[in-house]
Amino acid sequence: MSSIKIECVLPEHCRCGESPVWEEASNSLLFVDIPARKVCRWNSLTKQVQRMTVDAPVSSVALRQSGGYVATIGTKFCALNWENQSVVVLATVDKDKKNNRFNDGKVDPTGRYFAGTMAEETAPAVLERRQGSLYSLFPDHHVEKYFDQVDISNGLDWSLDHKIFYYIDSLSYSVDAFDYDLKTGQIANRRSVYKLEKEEQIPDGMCMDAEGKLWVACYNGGRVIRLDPETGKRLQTVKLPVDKTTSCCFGGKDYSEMYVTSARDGMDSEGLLKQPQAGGIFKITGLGVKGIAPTPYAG
Ligand SMILES: O=C(O)[C@H](O)[C@@H](O)[C@H](O)[C@H](O)CO
Ligand SMILES: [Zn+2]
Repeated sequence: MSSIKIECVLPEHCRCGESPVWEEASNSLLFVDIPARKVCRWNSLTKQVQRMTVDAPVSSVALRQSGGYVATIGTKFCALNWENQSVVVLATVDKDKKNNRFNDGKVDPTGRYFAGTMAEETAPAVLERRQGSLYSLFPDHHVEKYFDQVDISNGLDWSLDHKIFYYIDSLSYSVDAFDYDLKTGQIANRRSVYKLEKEEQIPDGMCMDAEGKLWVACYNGGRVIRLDPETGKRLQTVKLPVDKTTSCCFGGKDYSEMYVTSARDGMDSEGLLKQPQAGGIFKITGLGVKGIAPTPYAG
Protein backbone atom coordinates (compact mmCIF):
# COMPACT_ATOMS: atom_id res chain seq x y z
CA MET A 1 0.00 0.00 0.00
CA SER A 2 2.27 2.67 -1.30
CA SER A 3 1.25 6.31 -1.63
CA ILE A 4 4.57 7.59 -2.83
CA LYS A 5 4.30 10.81 -4.80
CA ILE A 6 7.14 12.40 -6.76
CA GLU A 7 6.93 15.98 -7.87
CA CYS A 8 9.38 18.35 -9.53
CA VAL A 9 9.03 21.30 -7.16
CA LEU A 10 11.62 23.46 -8.86
CA PRO A 11 12.42 23.19 -12.59
CA GLU A 12 15.84 24.72 -11.97
CA HIS A 13 17.79 23.20 -14.90
CA CYS A 14 20.85 22.76 -12.72
CA ARG A 15 23.93 21.69 -14.64
CA CYS A 16 24.80 19.60 -11.60
CA GLY A 17 22.51 20.11 -8.61
CA GLU A 18 23.97 18.73 -5.37
CA SER A 19 24.14 18.96 -1.60
CA PRO A 20 20.48 19.44 -0.66
CA VAL A 21 20.16 20.63 2.97
CA TRP A 22 16.96 21.52 4.79
CA GLU A 23 16.96 24.77 6.77
CA GLU A 24 14.10 24.47 9.22
CA ALA A 25 14.28 28.10 10.39
CA SER A 26 13.40 29.40 6.92
CA ASN A 27 11.39 26.40 5.63
CA SER A 28 13.92 26.31 2.82
CA LEU A 29 16.00 23.87 0.86
CA LEU A 30 19.59 24.88 0.22
CA PHE A 31 21.49 23.27 -2.62
CA VAL A 32 24.32 24.02 -5.03
CA ASP A 33 24.81 23.87 -8.79
CA ILE A 34 28.48 22.89 -8.89
CA PRO A 35 29.70 24.01 -12.36
CA ALA A 36 27.31 26.99 -12.44
CA ARG A 37 29.06 28.15 -9.24
CA LYS A 38 25.76 28.85 -7.52
CA VAL A 39 24.39 28.33 -4.04
CA CYS A 40 20.57 28.38 -4.08
CA ARG A 41 17.92 28.69 -1.41
CA TRP A 42 14.36 27.63 -2.28
CA ASN A 43 11.66 28.74 0.12
CA SER A 44 9.07 25.94 0.28
CA LEU A 45 6.32 28.33 1.42
CA THR A 46 6.78 31.18 -1.08
CA LYS A 47 8.37 28.94 -3.80
CA GLN A 48 10.90 31.71 -4.38
CA VAL A 49 14.57 30.94 -5.05
CA GLN A 50 17.48 33.12 -4.03
CA ARG A 51 20.84 32.48 -5.65
CA MET A 52 24.37 33.48 -4.76
CA THR A 53 27.10 33.19 -7.39
CA VAL A 54 30.65 32.46 -6.23
CA ASP A 55 33.99 32.53 -8.06
CA ALA A 56 34.71 28.78 -8.40
CA PRO A 57 32.77 25.48 -8.52
CA VAL A 58 30.76 25.14 -5.31
CA SER A 59 30.23 21.50 -4.37
CA SER A 60 28.49 21.53 -0.98
CA VAL A 61 26.75 23.85 1.44
CA ALA A 62 25.91 23.46 5.14
CA LEU A 63 24.28 25.44 7.92
CA ARG A 64 26.49 27.39 10.33
CA GLN A 65 25.72 27.72 14.02
CA SER A 66 26.91 31.32 14.22
CA GLY A 67 24.70 32.34 11.28
CA GLY A 68 24.96 32.17 7.52
CA TYR A 69 26.35 29.06 5.86
CA VAL A 70 29.57 27.25 5.08
CA ALA A 71 30.39 25.90 1.63
CA THR A 72 33.17 24.11 -0.21
CA ILE A 73 34.26 26.33 -3.11
CA GLY A 74 37.08 25.19 -5.38
CA THR A 75 39.55 23.73 -2.87
CA LYS A 76 38.48 26.04 -0.04
CA PHE A 77 36.29 25.66 3.00
CA CYS A 78 34.41 29.00 3.12
CA ALA A 79 31.91 30.91 5.22
CA LEU A 80 29.00 32.53 3.38
CA ASN A 81 27.22 35.65 4.49
CA TRP A 82 23.86 35.37 2.73
CA GLU A 83 22.76 38.92 3.57
CA ASN A 84 25.62 40.72 1.85
CA GLN A 85 26.57 37.79 -0.44
CA SER A 86 30.18 37.73 0.79
CA VAL A 87 32.58 34.80 1.11
CA VAL A 88 35.35 34.37 3.68
CA VAL A 89 37.94 31.60 3.22
CA LEU A 90 38.37 29.47 6.35
CA ALA A 91 40.93 26.93 5.03
CA THR A 92 42.43 25.65 1.76
CA VAL A 93 43.30 22.04 0.85
CA ASP A 94 45.10 20.27 -2.02
CA LYS A 95 47.33 23.29 -2.67
CA ASP A 96 49.66 21.10 -4.74
CA LYS A 97 46.81 19.81 -6.96
CA LYS A 98 45.78 22.65 -9.24
CA ASN A 99 43.21 20.57 -11.13
CA ASN A 100 41.37 19.46 -7.97
CA ARG A 101 38.18 20.73 -6.42
CA PHE A 102 36.05 19.76 -3.48
CA ASN A 103 33.01 17.57 -4.05
CA ASP A 104 30.30 16.52 -1.58
CA GLY A 105 30.41 17.62 2.08
CA LYS A 106 28.35 17.31 5.28
CA VAL A 107 28.62 18.30 8.94
CA ASP A 108 29.19 15.52 11.50
CA PRO A 109 26.97 15.18 14.61
CA THR A 110 29.20 17.51 16.65
CA GLY A 111 29.73 20.20 14.05
CA ARG A 112 32.85 19.29 12.05
CA TYR A 113 32.47 19.91 8.31
CA PHE A 114 33.58 16.83 6.32
CA ALA A 115 34.26 17.11 2.57
CA GLY A 116 36.36 15.31 0.02
CA THR A 117 38.09 16.33 -3.19
CA MET A 118 38.47 15.00 -6.74
CA ALA A 119 40.19 15.98 -9.96
CA GLU A 120 38.01 18.20 -12.15
CA GLU A 121 36.00 16.14 -14.64
CA THR A 122 36.34 16.49 -18.42
CA ALA A 123 32.90 14.82 -18.68
CA PRO A 124 30.72 13.25 -15.97
CA ALA A 125 32.77 10.55 -14.22
CA VAL A 126 35.71 11.11 -16.62
CA LEU A 127 38.71 12.40 -14.69
CA GLU A 128 42.23 11.68 -13.54
CA ARG A 129 41.80 8.99 -10.91
CA ARG A 130 43.06 8.78 -7.30
CA GLN A 131 43.64 12.52 -6.99
CA GLY A 132 41.13 13.16 -4.21
CA SER A 133 41.31 13.09 -0.42
CA LEU A 134 38.87 13.27 2.47
CA TYR A 135 39.13 16.16 4.94
CA SER A 136 37.25 17.77 7.78
CA LEU A 137 37.19 21.33 9.02
CA PHE A 138 37.08 21.44 12.80
CA PRO A 139 35.23 24.21 14.67
CA ASP A 140 38.60 25.92 15.36
CA HIS A 141 39.16 26.02 11.55
CA HIS A 142 42.01 23.50 11.52
CA VAL A 143 41.77 20.80 8.85
CA GLU A 144 42.34 17.07 9.29
CA LYS A 145 43.13 14.82 6.36
CA TYR A 146 41.86 11.24 6.61
CA PHE A 147 43.05 9.49 3.44
CA ASP A 148 43.96 10.09 -0.18
CA GLN A 149 43.71 8.01 -3.39
CA VAL A 150 40.03 8.94 -3.82
CA ASP A 151 38.47 9.00 -7.31
CA ILE A 152 35.21 10.92 -6.76
CA SER A 153 34.64 11.78 -3.11
CA ASN A 154 30.89 11.75 -2.66
CA GLY A 155 28.04 10.97 -0.23
CA LEU A 156 28.63 10.87 3.48
CA ASP A 157 26.65 10.56 6.71
CA TRP A 158 26.77 9.07 10.20
CA SER A 159 24.84 6.34 12.02
CA LEU A 160 22.21 7.42 14.54
CA ASP A 161 24.44 6.38 17.46
CA HIS A 162 27.31 8.36 15.84
CA LYS A 163 29.60 5.31 15.96
CA ILE A 164 29.79 4.72 12.19
CA PHE A 165 30.73 7.02 9.33
CA TYR A 166 29.36 6.09 5.90
CA TYR A 167 31.19 7.18 2.79
CA ILE A 168 31.02 6.83 -0.99
CA ASP A 169 33.91 7.02 -3.42
CA SER A 170 31.71 6.88 -6.54
CA LEU A 171 33.96 4.91 -8.86
CA SER A 172 34.31 2.11 -6.31
CA TYR A 173 30.56 1.47 -6.81
CA SER A 174 30.41 0.79 -3.10
CA VAL A 175 28.94 2.32 0.04
CA ASP A 176 31.61 2.02 2.73
CA ALA A 177 31.55 2.25 6.51
CA PHE A 178 34.20 3.24 9.06
CA ASP A 179 34.18 3.12 12.85
CA TYR A 180 33.72 6.71 13.99
CA ASP A 181 35.10 8.32 17.13
CA LEU A 182 32.84 11.28 17.69
CA LYS A 183 35.09 12.74 20.41
CA THR A 184 38.17 12.97 18.20
CA GLY A 185 36.64 12.89 14.72
CA GLN A 186 38.87 9.93 13.78
CA ILE A 187 37.83 7.08 11.48
CA ALA A 188 39.08 3.48 11.29
CA ASN A 189 38.38 0.01 9.90
CA ARG A 190 37.05 0.70 6.40
CA ARG A 191 34.70 -1.92 4.94
CA SER A 192 32.04 -2.09 2.23
CA VAL A 193 28.40 -2.35 3.32
CA TYR A 194 26.78 -2.36 -0.13
CA LYS A 195 27.96 -2.86 -3.72
CA LEU A 196 25.76 -1.27 -6.35
CA GLU A 197 24.07 -3.45 -8.95
CA LYS A 198 24.67 -2.71 -12.61
CA GLU A 199 21.39 -0.86 -13.25
CA GLU A 200 21.91 1.22 -10.12
CA GLN A 201 24.87 2.81 -11.88
CA ILE A 202 27.03 5.27 -9.88
CA PRO A 203 26.51 5.95 -6.16
CA ASP A 204 26.47 9.71 -5.51
CA GLY A 205 25.02 11.66 -2.55
CA MET A 206 23.35 9.96 0.42
CA CYS A 207 21.54 10.59 3.67
CA MET A 208 20.50 8.78 6.82
CA ASP A 209 16.85 8.34 7.86
CA ALA A 210 15.41 8.28 11.38
CA GLU A 211 15.42 4.45 11.36
CA GLY A 212 19.16 4.23 10.69
CA LYS A 213 18.79 3.27 7.03
CA LEU A 214 20.77 4.94 4.24
CA TRP A 215 19.28 6.55 1.14
CA VAL A 216 21.65 6.72 -1.81
CA ALA A 217 21.05 8.74 -4.98
CA CYS A 218 22.16 6.78 -8.04
CA TYR A 219 23.73 8.94 -10.74
CA ASN A 220 22.60 7.68 -14.20
CA GLY A 221 20.37 5.24 -12.33
CA GLY A 222 17.37 7.59 -12.00
CA ARG A 223 16.57 6.43 -8.50
CA VAL A 224 17.20 6.60 -4.82
CA ILE A 225 17.72 3.33 -2.97
CA ARG A 226 17.21 2.60 0.71
CA LEU A 227 19.86 0.38 2.27
CA ASP A 228 20.15 -1.40 5.57
CA PRO A 229 23.83 -0.86 6.37
CA GLU A 230 23.72 -3.57 9.03
CA THR A 231 22.59 -6.40 6.75
CA GLY A 232 23.95 -4.99 3.48
CA LYS A 233 20.51 -5.43 1.90
CA ARG A 234 18.62 -3.03 -0.33
CA LEU A 235 15.21 -2.40 1.21
CA GLN A 236 13.55 -0.16 -1.35
CA THR A 237 13.99 1.50 -4.75
CA VAL A 238 12.24 4.73 -5.67
CA LYS A 239 12.54 5.68 -9.35
CA LEU A 240 12.55 9.28 -10.50
CA PRO A 241 11.68 10.75 -13.93
CA VAL A 242 15.32 11.79 -14.56
CA ASP A 243 18.42 9.59 -14.87
CA LYS A 244 20.99 11.90 -13.29
CA THR A 245 19.81 11.84 -9.69
CA THR A 246 22.70 13.23 -7.64
CA SER A 247 21.82 13.55 -3.96
CA CYS A 248 19.02 13.47 -1.39
CA CYS A 249 18.03 14.82 2.01
CA PHE A 250 14.96 14.88 4.20
CA GLY A 251 13.10 18.10 4.88
CA GLY A 252 9.70 19.69 5.20
CA LYS A 253 7.37 19.19 8.16
CA ASP A 254 9.10 16.94 10.72
CA TYR A 255 11.57 15.92 7.99
CA SER A 256 8.86 13.73 6.44
CA GLU A 257 9.62 14.66 2.81
CA MET A 258 12.63 13.71 0.73
CA TYR A 259 14.29 16.19 -1.62
CA VAL A 260 16.39 14.95 -4.54
CA THR A 261 18.74 17.01 -6.71
CA SER A 262 19.61 16.18 -10.32
CA ALA A 263 21.90 17.13 -13.18
CA ARG A 264 21.75 17.98 -16.90
CA ASP A 265 25.45 18.05 -17.80
CA GLY A 266 26.41 15.05 -19.92
CA MET A 267 22.97 14.69 -21.53
CA ASP A 268 22.53 15.13 -25.28
CA SER A 269 19.64 17.05 -26.85
CA GLU A 270 17.62 13.88 -27.37
CA GLY A 271 18.00 12.95 -23.72
CA LEU A 272 17.01 16.43 -22.64
CA LEU A 273 13.88 16.25 -24.81
CA LYS A 274 12.93 12.98 -23.09
CA GLN A 275 13.75 14.29 -19.63
CA PRO A 276 12.95 18.01 -19.64
CA GLN A 277 13.00 18.08 -15.83
CA ALA A 278 16.68 17.06 -15.71
CA GLY A 279 18.48 19.41 -13.35
CA GLY A 280 15.33 20.03 -11.33
CA ILE A 281 14.64 19.57 -7.63
CA PHE A 282 12.24 16.74 -6.76
CA LYS A 283 10.13 16.19 -3.68
CA ILE A 284 9.12 12.67 -2.64
CA THR A 285 6.25 12.31 -0.19
CA GLY A 286 4.56 9.24 1.26
CA LEU A 287 7.78 7.35 2.02
CA GLY A 288 6.52 6.65 5.52
CA VAL A 289 9.89 7.34 7.08
CA LYS A 290 11.36 10.56 8.39
CA GLY A 291 14.82 12.06 8.29
CA ILE A 292 16.91 13.82 10.87
CA ALA A 293 17.80 17.50 11.13
CA PRO A 294 21.19 18.50 9.69
CA THR A 295 23.83 19.58 12.21
CA PRO A 296 25.18 23.10 11.71
CA TYR A 297 28.93 23.68 11.45
CA ALA A 298 30.08 24.66 14.92
CA GLY A 299 32.87 27.06 13.99
O1 LIG B 1 28.34 15.97 -7.97
C1 LIG B 1 29.15 15.07 -7.95
O2 LIG B 1 29.22 14.23 -7.10
C2 LIG B 1 30.14 15.08 -9.06
O3 LIG B 1 30.75 16.33 -9.02
C3 LIG B 1 29.40 14.93 -10.37
O4 LIG B 1 30.19 15.30 -11.43
C4 LIG B 1 28.74 13.61 -10.61
O5 LIG B 1 27.86 13.34 -9.58
C5 LIG B 1 29.66 12.45 -10.93
O6 LIG B 1 30.19 12.59 -12.20
C6 LIG B 1 28.98 11.12 -10.83
O7 LIG B 1 29.84 10.23 -10.31
ZN1 LIG C 1 27.82 14.05 -5.53
